[in-house]
Amino acid sequence: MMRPQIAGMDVSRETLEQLEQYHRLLRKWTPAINLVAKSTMEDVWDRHFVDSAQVFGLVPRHEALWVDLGSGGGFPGLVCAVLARELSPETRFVLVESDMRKATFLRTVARELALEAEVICDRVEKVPPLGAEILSARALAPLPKLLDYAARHLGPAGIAVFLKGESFREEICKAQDDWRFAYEEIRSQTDEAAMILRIGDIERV
Ligand SMILES: C[S@@+](CC[C@H](N)C(=O)[O-])C[C@H]1O[C@@H](n2cnc3c(N)ncnc32)[C@H](O)[C@@H]1O
Repeated sequence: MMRPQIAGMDVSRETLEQLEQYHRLLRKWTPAINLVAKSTMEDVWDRHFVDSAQVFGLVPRHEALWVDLGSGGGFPGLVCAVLARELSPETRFVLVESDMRKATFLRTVARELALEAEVICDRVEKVPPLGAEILSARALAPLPKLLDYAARHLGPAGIAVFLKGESFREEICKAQDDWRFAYEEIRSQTDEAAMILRIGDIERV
């Protein structure tokens, strides 16, 4: 029997069911809390779940601390935590989200799905350095600010993965005023104008 797929990755039926359970919780909570833009509710699966899942395929699978900044409804961090349960079980997740109601949602999903995910309800810039091996963020801040956050929370040799919209090239130019970094551009599978930036060797100029 064919295994289900998400973002080109084979997953078990159990993982797919977990993602569907998370999807149901998101739909249930969204009228009360703005977890995702209302305009994206019709297409939540592709716009949020598949978009997040593709990030999981771009980082090494091994024992690691993965920190997701400004997680909101859990994108991409919590979707990657669901995938990691099957595909990279030694990876631990920390989700940083300053909005108390969103943090409560994230904790609820993590508990109901029995995920290895801790939620810190605070501002990224106030949380003590986390020493992540993998850092992710989507729709949180322009790249120069994200590099500030990465300098604080990424450990040596860590990799940052940022999902960026069509302004990604200007953001890279602006960031190069203050930072030296190695980066790769990976075209998004869900939005042809978007780019995923995989960044390492971050140093302030
Ligand atoms: C535009 S939303 C994006 C949420 C999610 N990453 C996504 O792509 O759907 C930005 C989220 O970051 C949170 N946030 C903004 N600034 C933050 C900060 N300095 N520290 C922690 N969370 C922050 C907001 O509460 C919000 O949930």
